[in-house]
Amino acid sequence: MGGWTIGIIGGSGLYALPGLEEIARHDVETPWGRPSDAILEGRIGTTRLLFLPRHGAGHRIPPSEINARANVDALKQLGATDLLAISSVGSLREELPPGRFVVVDQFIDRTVARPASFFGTGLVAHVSLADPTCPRLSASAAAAVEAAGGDAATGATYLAMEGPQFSTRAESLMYRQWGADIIGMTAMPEARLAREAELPYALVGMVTDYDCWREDEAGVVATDVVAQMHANGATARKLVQAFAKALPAERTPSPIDTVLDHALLTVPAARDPAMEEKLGAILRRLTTSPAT
Ligand SMILES: CSC[C@H]1O[C@H](OP(=O)(O)O)[C@H](O)[C@@H]1O
Ligand SMILES: Nc1ncnc2[nH]cnc12
Repeated sequence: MGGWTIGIIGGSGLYALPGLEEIARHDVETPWGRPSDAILEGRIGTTRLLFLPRHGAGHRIPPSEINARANVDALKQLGATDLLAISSVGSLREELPPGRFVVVDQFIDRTVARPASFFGTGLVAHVSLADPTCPRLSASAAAAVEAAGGDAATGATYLAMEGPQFSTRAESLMYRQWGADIIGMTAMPEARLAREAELPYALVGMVTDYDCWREDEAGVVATDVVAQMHANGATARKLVQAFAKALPAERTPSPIDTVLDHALLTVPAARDPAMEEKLGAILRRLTTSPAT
């Protein structure tokens, strides 16, 4: 058993973590390219944190161009044990008004233009995504929202859309019929890649708007979303503090830590060495013999 290193992936409105006692700033190169920004390493209590704003400082990178493989790989390289992602989301439910915090447990993925796996020809893997988020981390995240003075809904389904335009009314109504509760543009393929990287993943959505399914209401206006984002931001920063402080000093293993044990299909003799090298950080647990 060791300690926790929590990778915090900050979304729209969360580009820095004031209050984080900064230890280092890492400019990481990965075989998939560069992550969205430098990763800040800090500590809250006994918890080591790695903070990465997924749109880059100043919100430079649109959803479809976020290099999620580089982001997850870089956090893995720096020793992340778990990922807590934070996102601004639209609401598809009357009972989830702007200002509400929502802990996600399922996804419907409608993204179409993003590399969604670390694996490929030369090394094939199929991980389970039946339960794409980590229950332990999600429960801690919900408790942290409450500790930060927010109101957390749990068990939500997040519809990931390609964007960058917001949905049409017909799409928004259809997503409601599908059972989605909130909508955003960034959690996929991030959550898929976290699972492939054996990183337990939790996502807290901060509701900024009602999308466009309500009759007699105007569509989503990005600048209105930004105003609500700022209103949510203070609670988001407090929730990160509360989350980190509440973790026990020791991290007991999660079943997600070892999902690749049952997922790699390509037999060792048929593996492409170049692919194995590219997957260095992702496969490190399997290729490093335990210390004697
Ligand atoms: C500013 S509204 C649209 C933008 O906000 C969300 O991003 P994130 O999940 O990183 O907070 C949404 O997915 C869009 O990218
Ligand atoms: N209505 C919406 N649709 C997609 N992404 C969002 N992010 C915040 N609000 C959103």
